[in-house]
Amino acid sequence: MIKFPKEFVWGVATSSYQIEGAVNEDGRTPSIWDTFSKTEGKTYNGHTGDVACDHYHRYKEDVEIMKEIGVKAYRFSIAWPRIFPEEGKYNPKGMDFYKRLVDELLKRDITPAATIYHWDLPKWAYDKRGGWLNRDSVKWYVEYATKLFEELGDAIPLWITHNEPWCASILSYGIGEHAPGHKNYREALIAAHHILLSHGEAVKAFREMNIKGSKIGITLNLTPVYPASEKEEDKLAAQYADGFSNRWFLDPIFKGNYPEDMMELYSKIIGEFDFIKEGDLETISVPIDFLGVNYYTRGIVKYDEESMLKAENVPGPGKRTEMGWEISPESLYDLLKRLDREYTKLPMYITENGAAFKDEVTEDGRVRDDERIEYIKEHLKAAAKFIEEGGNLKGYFVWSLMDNFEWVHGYSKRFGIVYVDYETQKRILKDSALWYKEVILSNSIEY
Ligand SMILES: CO[C@H](O)c1c[n+]2c([nH]1)[C@H](O)[C@@H](O)[C@H](O)[C@H]2CO
Repeated sequence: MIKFPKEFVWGVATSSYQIEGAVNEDGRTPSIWDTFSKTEGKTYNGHTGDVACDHYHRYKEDVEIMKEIGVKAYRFSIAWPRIFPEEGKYNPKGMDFYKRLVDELLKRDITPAATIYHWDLPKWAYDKRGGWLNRDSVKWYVEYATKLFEELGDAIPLWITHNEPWCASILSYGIGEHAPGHKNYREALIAAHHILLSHGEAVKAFREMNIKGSKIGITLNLTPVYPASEKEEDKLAAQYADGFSNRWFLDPIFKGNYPEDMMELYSKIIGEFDFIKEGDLETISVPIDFLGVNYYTRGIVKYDEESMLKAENVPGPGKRTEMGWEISPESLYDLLKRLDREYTKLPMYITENGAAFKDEVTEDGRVRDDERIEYIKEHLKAAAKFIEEGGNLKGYFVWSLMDNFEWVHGYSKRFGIVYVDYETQKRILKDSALWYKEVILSNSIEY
């Protein structure tokens, strides 16, 4: 049995576009994901977040479910297009939804953890010269974040400026898999820079407002990368893949500079870094209160002369989830140790960890998701080992509370510990929810 620290935060996580639905309600206007998901061929079977889990209307039921499971904290995201449906036009009705949600959480002693941006950029922002490509996006974002701090500030103890800047920039403007679906690496780095800059400016605004009892941080998706062999060229491939996935975001935030090796590599591809202005890195690296870590899997690479990063993925030997991601709990331990050693002694939260498996409701109405229980248990063991060695890990949020819109995969991939029947919107606690309830109650895991 492994006991967790007394105040360890047991949470669950979701995001606005993935669960809320009600995309035209109370003044909300389209986000880039509304338009992207409605674009032919972009999502599985043309799935969209139009209805999703209908959480906008069912939030009381969903908070009740969280109470039943016993979660101590709930990480959700706020939909920017509900708060500012048009540039400069605040929509109190949109804010009221989040006030109602936070009230329900606080009534049940569930700590709200709010992500300010989880990819649903308002379409009006994108229509103004490409959203995050426009340096004005920093100003638009700070106006949005400041209004949230004014209206919800001290009711939310944990504020997360951004969810996964890597996905919101590289995956979205460079690789093209996510909205807005651009495939231009220079654009990806410009978007990444403006997202990081908006993070720093929002932290500065948060500090000036002196919001009692609340903390602010950022959530990064981090993927430990291992060389396929001890060959020097494979180690170089791993260095570049690590820079691509991790250091390009960790270094500016915690070291106040972009990594030299990646600047050199990228300069051959994108030319001048003329979008980086005097003082930007000082802003990006303003001190934060915690780091959110989203961990799912690791990468293994071998040298590939032809590829931009000189790296080619090599499949790992471990079992895989429905997403095809190798299950590697020990890599979570390696990641946390590295962050502690090379980047920060600040409190960390695992703000997302979870897995998609083939879930089905059996005759008796149960969902026997033993693989998900195993996945979460093994990653909690890795987390516990880090804590035992003095690691400053303060909490763990399962991705996800409930099955939801899994971006390009639509509703075909289920990550929830609560099953959602999308025909009826019925929620069913999977065995993993019942197991997680026991973990929280005992503040420990049996193995
Ligand atoms: C490599 O996985 C990424 O870090 C990642 C995985 N996930 C995420 N980021 C996003 O934050 C969530 O919105 C996804 O639903 C979730 C599951 O795919």
